[in-house]
Amino acid sequence: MTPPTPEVDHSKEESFDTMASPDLEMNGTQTGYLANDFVKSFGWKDLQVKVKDRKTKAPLSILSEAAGIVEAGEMLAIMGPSGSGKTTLLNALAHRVAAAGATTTGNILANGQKLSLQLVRDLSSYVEQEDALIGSLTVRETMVFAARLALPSTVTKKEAFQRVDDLIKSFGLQSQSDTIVGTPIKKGLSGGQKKRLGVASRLVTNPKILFLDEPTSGLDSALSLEVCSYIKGIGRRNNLVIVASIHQPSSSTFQQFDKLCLLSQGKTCYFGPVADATAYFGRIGYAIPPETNSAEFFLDLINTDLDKTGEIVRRTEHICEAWTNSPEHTQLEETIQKSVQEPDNDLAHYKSVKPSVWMPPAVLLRRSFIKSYRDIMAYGIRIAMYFGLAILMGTVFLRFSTDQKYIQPFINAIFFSSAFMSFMAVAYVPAFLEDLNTFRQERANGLVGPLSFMVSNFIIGLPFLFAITVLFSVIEYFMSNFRPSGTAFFTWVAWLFLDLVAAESLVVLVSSFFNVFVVALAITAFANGLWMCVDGFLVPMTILNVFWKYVFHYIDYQAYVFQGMMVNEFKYRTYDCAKAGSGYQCNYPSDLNSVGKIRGTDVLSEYSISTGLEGEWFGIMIGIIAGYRILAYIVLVLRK
Ligand SMILES: Nc1ncnc2c1ncn2[C@@H]1O[C@H](COP(=O)(O)OP(=O)(O)OP(=O)(O)O)[C@@H](O)[C@H]1O
Repeated sequence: MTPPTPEVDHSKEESFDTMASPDLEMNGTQTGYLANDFVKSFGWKDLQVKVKDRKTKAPLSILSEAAGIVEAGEMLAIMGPSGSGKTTLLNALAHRVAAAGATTTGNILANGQKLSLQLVRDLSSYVEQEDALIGSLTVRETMVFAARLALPSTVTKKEAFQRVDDLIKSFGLQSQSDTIVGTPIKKGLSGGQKKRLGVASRLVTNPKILFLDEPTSGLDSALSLEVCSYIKGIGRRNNLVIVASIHQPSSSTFQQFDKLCLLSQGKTCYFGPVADATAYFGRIGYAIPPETNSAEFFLDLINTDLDKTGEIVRRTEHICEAWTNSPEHTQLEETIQKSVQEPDNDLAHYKSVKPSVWMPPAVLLRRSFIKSYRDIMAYGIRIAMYFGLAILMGTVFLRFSTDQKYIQPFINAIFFSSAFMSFMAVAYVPAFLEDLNTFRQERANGLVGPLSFMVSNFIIGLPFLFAITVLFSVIEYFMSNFRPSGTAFFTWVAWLFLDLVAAESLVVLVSSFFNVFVVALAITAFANGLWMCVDGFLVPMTILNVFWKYVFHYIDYQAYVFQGMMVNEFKYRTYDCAKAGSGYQCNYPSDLNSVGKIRGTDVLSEYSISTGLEGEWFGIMIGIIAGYRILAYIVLVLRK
């Protein structure tokens, strides 16, 4: 048995100056603070993942009796044909949901001791296949934000910046330090550089164990090799445990790995050193022909998707059985057992220091702010669109007067301003989904919670929505000659601002629920179409079908904006009837008809719009906005 380990406070290890040592250099860069001296081994045994079969609904094992061990400083490749269970195993090891609706059983061990979910989060980082980088941030900003999100306040700003710069250098990104990651409109990093940045940004949190889901996906063989060798270099030098799933690596990429876990249909075909795999397969009757890529050879042996005659299925069964009965398997089990019987550093002694609770919302706010002014997809396109719309409307609804023939066009302009402005909020869907993806991954790594995300998203949107409102109103309001008064103008601005905030909150709610771009877009557009139909303009409230009236009209934010703007325009104004001989021809009945006038309030009566309720409507709008945001928050809380 190893002697009991003295209590280690890892918060103290954070000091860059004390940990840096020349033998931990890479590219002339010191990464000593990354050094892992706590996790000696990471293992698992009897790991099983079961799901309810999609078709038959019967229990189905998609990973069975998996066992393995990776020592500190080693890099493991989980390899297998498509659908063999690589992601399932990786997720199970990282204590994530292994597959939708799956139940995971078995033991996951660090230093021979069972790992809790919290400890896995504290000790590891997970780099997903799809990167969660924010396109409009530079490499350095991405790293700085990752550091600020994760590092405790015991790490000074200077130390955090030092770490960031060292990691940028270690991953060969120093000449791209001020380059943006890249947006659909503006090109930034290459695929390989993005992958390296994704890994570097997860390493800033000092993980002892690093999980990577297909780090080479989408890269050609040269870039795959480059990415893997960077990861391997940093893992070796810092004694990290690295577990990566990998799909069809080239020969040279495959050789970067120390160990191989070969899976087929959720069963283990081999687990052990990459260097021993060729000899092992030769011994069980599958000798590799000379000059063959061994990874490709192993995959072809067990790729049951290619089976036409049943031969590959039989061969795979034989390979799995041979593995279960092999001395290598027995030895693996003994090694795992030994780690359990002779545990290293006691996990109970690991103390992680968290950043303050204010840090995540502050970081998200700052990050979203940069994104919102730099990424034209977020607000730039919408600003341009609303500007164009204001010019369009101002010139179509041009220089109206108080002549009665302009009453209906005034009403149309009010409806169109509120309804169309809300409708165009769908342009926010892609930017929000990008943020949501980043949030999902940061949350899974234990960095950000739904409240921080929701609050920062809400706050950051307000100044931009206000700017859009003012820009639109300054052009449209005065070109169309709405009621000429300062109070009337600012009341109009207030209604339109609330309208845009509500429309954006609807986008946030729908996209949080349906986070697939086309679906979120379609549902938001549908919902806004529905609100448009029942807001009281297309069909006056007196004749609107009771179902639509009582189920939807009263929760329709556009209805309150329409009514508010109508009251703002018509409450204090009178309009002129047309002259007809010696009398007048008036389109709206009013007590002023005899003097050739129409009271604006009589126009409101035609639409069953009351005056004096503006304060109430204002309150309801705030309630609807709060409702959308709270529901979106609940959706995120429930959707772990
Ligand atoms: N509910 C289910 N019913 C039936 N099969 C399921 C269910 N859930 C998952 N599976 C299967 O489990 C297998 C493991 O999936 P996993 O994503 O882990 O494979 P993978 O090796 O990572 O694949 P890829 O390389 O294509 O990403 C797949 O074949 C998948 O179809």
